[in-house]
Amino acid sequence: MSGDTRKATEGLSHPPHLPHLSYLSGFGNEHSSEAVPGALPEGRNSPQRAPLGLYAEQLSGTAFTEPRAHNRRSWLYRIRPSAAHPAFTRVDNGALRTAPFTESVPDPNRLRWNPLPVPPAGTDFLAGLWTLGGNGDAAQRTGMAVHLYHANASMERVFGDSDGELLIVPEHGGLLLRTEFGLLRAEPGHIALVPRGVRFRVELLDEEARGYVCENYGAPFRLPDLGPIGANGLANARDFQAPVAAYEDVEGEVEVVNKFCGNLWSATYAHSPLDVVAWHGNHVPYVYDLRRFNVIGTISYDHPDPSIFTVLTSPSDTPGLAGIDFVVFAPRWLVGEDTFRPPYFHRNVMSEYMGLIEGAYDAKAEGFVPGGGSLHNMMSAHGPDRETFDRASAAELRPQKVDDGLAFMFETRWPVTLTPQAAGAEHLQRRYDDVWQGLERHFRPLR
Ligand SMILES: O=C(O)Cc1cc(O)ccc1O
Ligand SMILES: [Fe+2]
Repeated sequence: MSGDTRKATEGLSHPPHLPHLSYLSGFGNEHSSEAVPGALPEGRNSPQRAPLGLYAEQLSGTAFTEPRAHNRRSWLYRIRPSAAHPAFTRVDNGALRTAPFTESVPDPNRLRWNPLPVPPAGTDFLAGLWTLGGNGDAAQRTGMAVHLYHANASMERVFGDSDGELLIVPEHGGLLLRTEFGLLRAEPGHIALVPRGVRFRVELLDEEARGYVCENYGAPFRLPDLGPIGANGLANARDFQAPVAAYEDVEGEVEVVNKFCGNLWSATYAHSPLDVVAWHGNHVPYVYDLRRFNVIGTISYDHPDPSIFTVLTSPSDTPGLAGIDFVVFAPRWLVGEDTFRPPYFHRNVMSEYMGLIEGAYDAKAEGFVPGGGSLHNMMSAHGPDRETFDRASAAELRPQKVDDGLAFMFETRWPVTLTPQAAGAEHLQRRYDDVWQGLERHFRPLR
């Protein structure tokens, strides 16, 4: 970027001198924010002349006609309209891949990976994205991709994903997201969501950053219904934080990269596209601290299904059947009586990709490590490893706090097909099946 002519608007100084960021609280709200008083028009979205000489522009995340309860759009008041840009040309996709995933055969085996290898110096968040696999078809707006990232440089360029929204799950190193809507900070243990089409730049708050990304081609993530749980609980709406407006007034070359139907396209703008001075709407980026999750579980017996841990869900066209559920295994008490307390043995029609943000996971004694991940595809048999089974079957069932880890799951209705780079990865664990070896027969028929 040539010359730093950024305005000293809120929160724009560079890390590590990051000031406290202000946020707007709530999920799916009609938020509004202006970095300069008077920048938001009153009483209409598109006045003949928008205030302060700004351009008015609508960003639609759902079809104009979707039901009001699910409709997502925002109005942006910006220095230049997004339309003022030169042609995009194809650039290298790096290790980023997109559905449909057809290059390898869907694999029914239980699979587990160690963390990604260290990337070369100068790898930014976008270059650091490495696709594990996914399902559906980005151009059909169904399905998802699982990516991991490992970056060691802040982005200079700006990125926007036309193919879907990005649910970012940092595992190591904090991120500062400079978005069209303002600034968001996401540390390990937080999630950040960038809606489809929203431009942003990721800056590193630490030397390196590592984590996971669920790219959701389908319906935007929303909070799950609570049914008999009642009006509160799980992820509470007020804990989701959207940015306040903050803009860059940058004249000079800025590279903007767009992911469109699986390919990266680049254009050199003559200004920063993060030039939104004010906005209102509900198609907005946000962060959420997973430790705020209100964990609900059994206070009698049996291990409840992990749907009780759903943070966000992307519904499919069949009621109750999610395209993707994002599930978190947050610190909680286990008090179930006469209960095998860790996750049970199971085979699931849904496919489960799991990652670990910190510590350990209660179904696996070892081998499932922070930054690594596991895939248990549709109907593949899995559950506690032998060590966990033996321990939990013999444990004295006193109340026990599980607070030594933070794991999550992207659970999807369609099998996950791997990219060749994931299927053949050096960091794929070759002997994962062994964790279920030695589960002895204990059957003793009564005679
Ligand atoms: O396989 C896993 O570890 C995820 C999981 C957790 C749980 O508590 C119950 C079912 C399930 O698939
Ligand atoms: Fe499972």
